[in-house]
Amino acid sequence: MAETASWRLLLASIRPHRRALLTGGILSLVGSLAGLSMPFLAKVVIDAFGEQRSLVGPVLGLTAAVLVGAGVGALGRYVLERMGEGVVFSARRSLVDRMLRLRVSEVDRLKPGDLLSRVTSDTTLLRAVFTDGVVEMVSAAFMLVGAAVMMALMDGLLLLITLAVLALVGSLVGLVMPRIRRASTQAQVAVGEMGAVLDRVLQAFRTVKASGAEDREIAAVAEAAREARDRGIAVAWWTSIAGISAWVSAQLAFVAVLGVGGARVASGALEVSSLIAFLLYLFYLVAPVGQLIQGVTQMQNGLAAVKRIREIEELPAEEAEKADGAVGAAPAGVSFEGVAFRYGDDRPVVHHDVSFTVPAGGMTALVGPSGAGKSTVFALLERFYEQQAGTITVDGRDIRQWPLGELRASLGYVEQDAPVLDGSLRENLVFAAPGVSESDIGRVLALTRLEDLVARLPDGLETKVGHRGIMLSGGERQRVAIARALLRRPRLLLLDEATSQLDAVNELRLREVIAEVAKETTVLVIAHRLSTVTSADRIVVMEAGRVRAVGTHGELLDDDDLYRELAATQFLLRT
Ligand SMILES: Nc1ncnc2c1ncn2[C@@H]1O[C@H](COP(=O)(O)OP(=O)(O)OP(=O)(O)O)[C@@H](O)[C@H]1O
Repeated sequence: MAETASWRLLLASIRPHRRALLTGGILSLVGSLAGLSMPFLAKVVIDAFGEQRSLVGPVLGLTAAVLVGAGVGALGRYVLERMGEGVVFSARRSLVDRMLRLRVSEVDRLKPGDLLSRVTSDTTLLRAVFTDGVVEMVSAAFMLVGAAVMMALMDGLLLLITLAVLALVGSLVGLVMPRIRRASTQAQVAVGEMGAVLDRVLQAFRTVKASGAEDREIAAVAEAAREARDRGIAVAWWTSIAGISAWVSAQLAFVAVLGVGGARVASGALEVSSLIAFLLYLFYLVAPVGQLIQGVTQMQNGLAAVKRIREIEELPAEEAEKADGAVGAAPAGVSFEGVAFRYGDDRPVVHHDVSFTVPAGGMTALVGPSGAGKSTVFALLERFYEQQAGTITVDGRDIRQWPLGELRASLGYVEQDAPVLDGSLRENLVFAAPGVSESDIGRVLALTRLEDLVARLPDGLETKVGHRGIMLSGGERQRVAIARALLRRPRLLLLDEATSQLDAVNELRLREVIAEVAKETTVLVIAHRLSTVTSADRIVVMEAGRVRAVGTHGELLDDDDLYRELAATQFLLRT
């Protein structure tokens, strides 16, 4: 069943290239046909020699067959290789397209390094399916049939002997192929695993070094590499078994044909030139049989790759609903009404019953102990996950009724670790809104107090910030992330404050930034700082997946025990 689906996918990927496949296939066939005529032309040369006729015509014919065969064959090969590149290109594009549209909940379960290897390495195997696979197999099969017809014309009995030997090779190869496919899949899985371990190391390079874990991580990568090697060796082993059995069979057939054919020549039933031509055809068969085996092996590799590509293509993706431009600009309010949520059926409940309302405009702080479910509120608002019960509205409208693109365009989202992407500062700023004007950038830079930074950087906005913004400080990264979100002109800014303490200057700047942004739009901030909670218009206190209290800093200090405790410890209350 799964195999049929893999085949279907494989065939679907050639459909757009069928003309190239046909052209390349026909050229290759013509090339093979020219090759096929050679033993026959050799026979004509020998006969002409024996009958002392002029050799010019037959030799010219033979030369022409060699040249045409080589030229047309090479052209066919080029057309097919080109097509193979085209297949790999489309597979990569569609895989990347699918990957970026996958639901967050699906990507949570995958390893980035493994995903990477599916795009880069598995797709490469598809090329060989068409160049060394399908076409070689078709042309080899054609040559086999052609050679068999020519042999039948020479001598039926000898052909029967040859066919019996070929049937033997066929069944041996049939036994070996599933093993090749299995080993090939395992080799690709191991390469994926290698990518996953490497990715883990590179994501936490400093921690790996600081933990003195280099040797263990090297061993883990080496283990996956060893697995890939072992599986690769298994593929090579089974391929050579198939190859050697073809070769031995050809020798057996040769001996048998020579013996029987010799006797038939002696008895006068067969001409010597026919026996020579027959033997040439027999040797001629070795190449297509080898090609056939090579082709079937490549198909096995390709099917294994298609299976891994299909695993990604079958994962649920988000509906591709783009914002249609008219997103609106007015600050939007938010409400949670009896929301219940867990990250997976086998996961503990994160939100038991979350209800709160945030009016449009101003700043609302979400506070609560670690693990209370605050960041999950943001993830649900962005529709990275879907709640199991209850209703969430933005601007009075159920978020499930919003086109996804429009919803996300209305929200500005700043993650806790404020990722800054590799590239220039400008690229980072305009990431969410590529078309913004210079004056908008200038305004947001002033608002987020980033003008000093830009003035200090050697190339200003064009300065490269390095992988994950390594050239910037934690506070700068966070303000860059806020600026990026603001340039999208969100109707609601979701800001997950960094838990690590910023220095006094950065903290002051952040407070000023939030206060100014809150004048323009609604700000919902997960607060870890006293300065943030005291300046909030209202505070929602969460505990263990429920909203426990709502009020201002003063009210909550008076009325809520947990808040008082949080204020005294988490916010480092200095009173
Ligand atoms: N992607 C995820 N998959 C599975 N479980 C998750 C995921 N993200 C969070 N959780 C779990 O959900 C619970 C709530 O997490 P959440 O991040 O919402 O808490 P929080 O209140 O924001 O905590 P903190 O202040 O420490 O960031 C935690 O127990 C966490 O382990």
